[in-house]
Amino acid sequence: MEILTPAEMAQADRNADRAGVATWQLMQAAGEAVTSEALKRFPGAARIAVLCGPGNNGGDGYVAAACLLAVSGLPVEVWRSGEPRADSDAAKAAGQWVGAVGELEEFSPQPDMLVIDALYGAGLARELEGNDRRALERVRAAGSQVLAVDLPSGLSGLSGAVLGYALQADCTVTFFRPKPGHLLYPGRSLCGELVVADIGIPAGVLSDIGSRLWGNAPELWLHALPRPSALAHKYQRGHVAVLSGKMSATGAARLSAEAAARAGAGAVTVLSPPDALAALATHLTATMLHRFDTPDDVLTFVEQRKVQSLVCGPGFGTGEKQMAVISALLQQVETPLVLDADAITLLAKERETFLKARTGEKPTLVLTPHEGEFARLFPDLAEGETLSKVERARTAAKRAMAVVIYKGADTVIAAPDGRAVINTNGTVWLATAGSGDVLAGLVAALLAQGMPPFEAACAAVWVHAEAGRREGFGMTAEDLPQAARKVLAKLINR
Ligand SMILES: NC(=O)C1=CN([C@@H]2O[C@H](COP(=O)(O)OP(=O)(O)OC[C@H]3O[C@@H](n4cnc5c(N)ncnc54)[C@H](O)[C@@H]3O)[C@@H](O)[C@H]2O)[C@@H](O)CC1
Ligand SMILES: [K+]
Repeated sequence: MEILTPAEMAQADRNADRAGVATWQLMQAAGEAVTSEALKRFPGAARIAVLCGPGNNGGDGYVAAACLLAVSGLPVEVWRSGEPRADSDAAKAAGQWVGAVGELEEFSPQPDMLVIDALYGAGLARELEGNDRRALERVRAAGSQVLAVDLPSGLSGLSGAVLGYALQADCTVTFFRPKPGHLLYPGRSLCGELVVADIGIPAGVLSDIGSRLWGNAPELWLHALPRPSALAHKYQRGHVAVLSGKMSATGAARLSAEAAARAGAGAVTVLSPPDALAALATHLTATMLHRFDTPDDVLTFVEQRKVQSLVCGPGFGTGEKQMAVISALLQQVETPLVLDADAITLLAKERETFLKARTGEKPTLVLTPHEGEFARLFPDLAEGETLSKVERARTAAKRAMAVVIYKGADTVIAAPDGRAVINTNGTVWLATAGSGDVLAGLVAALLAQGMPPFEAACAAVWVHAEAGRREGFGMTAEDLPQAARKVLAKLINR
């Protein structure tokens, strides 16, 4: 599903108006959607308080208050912060509320109350403070249940950051399409359960908005998922090479290799420095093993053995020898490359040179940084508090001419052409040692089988998360490749 920034949502609103769906009509539908979710989700509420701001978010609140009074049979109170602008839709909605309107500073929330937070939504323009903030703090202290209209007030719809203060909502009802702030942390957790209500905006309004952001789902990349032909031999099904680090750190490369094999690569080779050969040989069965001493050995192997993708970084090491290998790969190899972990740390040491070289058409590169690695490679982007995670990932992707998988509980995948995806099926069980190594292997397997890099990255992240969900409590990274295989098998048979 498309994700719209607040500015794009405003455009959708204007387009709907042009298509004959008036904003007043949308406000009615929004208020009704809030009403029906309130009734459905909070049957135990003894009374309802609606907090209305001065803009259209408040307008939705006035409409909901009127509907709830008509149908809930419960006492409904309205408390306002500021008066709607004369002649606005919000003023019209306020005019239709027949009950009393209290000033927000006098509002006294109760534990048995459902509070409908309609202070600010997409129009939040500055930090929430003063009476607004104090009222919300009282709600939190009272322990009332909270339904947020569009967004918990104070939450940035663009970035998911809190401007000043925001309540933890039990449920958030937004309209038409989700916004980045609903899916990026901390916004994602503050929204509680997210409901995306259809308020009658026709999907056709999206055509000239050109949103380039989506929630990750198989519909985006299923068509590109590799399905091997019956006649393919193992090398046609993709040969993945994974570079191992020294003897004491071979586990990471093995996890990547195992994941690549389970994700359908026809052949997988671990390239090993001399001292790690023995350790690897005792552990590998179906995976092949090949020794390398110098960067040239790696280049020769890639060329002669028709390697179709490479993983470098997991457990690789961050010394000069390793730097020489990465430089050779970036400068002399056309094969799609997945750089993770130590490889990203190495790139960061030479970030100026690396980024300078990454201009124009370049061979496929996928970078998989977590928060710390991202900050090392793109320190200026990581510091910018005004940029959302999506904007940071997009800028990084453009600068590095790479698909960037910016990992975290809200992983964002971005391509140099501006396409971006927020992943939403992550699970806490994925936060385990070696999980990232598996992800790198999954990406490499899909690349080796010819899947385009952005789609491969999105698919790998989704499959990885789904595998983590499947395994759940007590899962280790060793369980992930097998679980990923099952997830992929199901997708391929769809
Ligand atoms: N775009 C659409 O298609 C629809 C929008 N609707 C509603 O309209 C909302 C957006 O309405 P608006 O653009 O009027 O914006 P809001 O109602 O979110 O807020 C705008 C008003 O709040 C003031 N304000 C902003 N931040 C403040 C702060 N921190 N402290 C004090 N005052 C602050 C502004 O000066 C302005 O008066 C959405 O969130 C949604 O609830 C719905 O009516 C349905 C359709
Ligand atoms: K709100």
